[in-house]
Amino acid sequence: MDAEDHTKPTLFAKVLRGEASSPPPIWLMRQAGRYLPEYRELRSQSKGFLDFCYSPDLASEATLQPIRRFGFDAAIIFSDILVIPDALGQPVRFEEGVGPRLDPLALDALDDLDPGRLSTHLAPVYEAISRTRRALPGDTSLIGFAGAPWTLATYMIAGRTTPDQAPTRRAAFADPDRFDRLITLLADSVAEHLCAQVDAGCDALQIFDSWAGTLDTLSFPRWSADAIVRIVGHVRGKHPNVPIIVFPRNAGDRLRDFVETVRPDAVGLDWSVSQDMGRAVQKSVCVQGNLDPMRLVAGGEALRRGIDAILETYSDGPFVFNLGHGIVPETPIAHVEEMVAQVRASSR
Ligand SMILES: Cc1c2[nH]c(c1CCC(=O)O)Cc1[nH]c(c(CCC(=O)O)c1C)Cc1[nH]c(c(CCC(=O)O)c1C)Cc1[nH]c(c(C)c1CCC(=O)O)C2
Repeated sequence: MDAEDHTKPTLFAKVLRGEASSPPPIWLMRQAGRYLPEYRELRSQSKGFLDFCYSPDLASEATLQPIRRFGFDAAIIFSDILVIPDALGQPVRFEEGVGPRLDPLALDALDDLDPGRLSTHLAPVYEAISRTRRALPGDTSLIGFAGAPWTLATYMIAGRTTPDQAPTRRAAFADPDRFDRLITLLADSVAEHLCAQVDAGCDALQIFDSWAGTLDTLSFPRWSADAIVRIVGHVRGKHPNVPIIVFPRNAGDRLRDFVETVRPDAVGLDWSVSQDMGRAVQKSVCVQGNLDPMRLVAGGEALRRGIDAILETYSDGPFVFNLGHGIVPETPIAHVEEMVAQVRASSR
């Protein structure tokens, strides 16, 4: 791929700023990953998953693989949200077939975390970004990302993925002052990491609050929305023109207030978001996503109908085609090709 002009806004950037486009731009959460044979081959060259993320050559190549295959409108840098705890001094391991493992953090050990290590520890991620930017076509955006403070805290406190984040909810309610300190430390670390990704060459950012839906009504504004407000404020202070997408998964009927409070450029819709809610938030921000990743696994009529319904609902306004959560490893590549063709053939 030849490097081209990176100065004109891409279709993706224009839509994130509020333009409608039909067909809409398309990319997929977790678009680099195990459903691609070329990813599995590349991944077998490194010892562990985080080593892979910290190898600029491998991370850059993994980022480019889905772009070559499908010509998506945006690439997302190959990395992980858990590089933040790893960089703060809480080491992260990925066990094959098990997922991430950390030694659980106690709230009275917050002083062990060291934000001073971020920029050195994460330098390979920034190097991967500059290499990728040089190799990408000029009309393809490069998305930088990070986990939201609440979602990062769930992994740091439980030390693993849990279904409902009970350990972290319990710890937060038991010691809200210390938990606030953790959230603030994470918000500032995430803001620093996002700004560094823009400095290295990213032209859009996404914040994943994958576990936002586990917070109750009282704690959702404080530990999801307000923490993200702090990040968005810092990032916009330094990079006012870089669009920010926020994905508060399973926020449910709190999505409207979330968007009012956070004022991102775009909001990610999980697959449970209703048409009424999605269209209501689309009046003030660009929306992205909503397709159930299992429709993409199933293919056929289930996929075609799911795509049509979403295009029908959102194509009149600013909309980015995407899934309602990450693509799963068992997804057939032929279904991704069919989806891209159907989306690109659509018009209002
Ligand atoms: C919660 C979360 C994580 N990581 C991420 C989230 C937020 C999005 C979401 O809710 O899914 C985000 C993420 N993880 C990865 C990316 C890379 C870029 C891309 O989207 O293509 C991104 C954006 C690579 C990855 N991150 C991981 C893989 C698979 C590991 C491998 O290849 O060995 C990839 C490609 C591992 C990972 N990383 C994480 C878990 C829980 C796991 C294990 C579960 C799994 O295997 O899917 C933490």
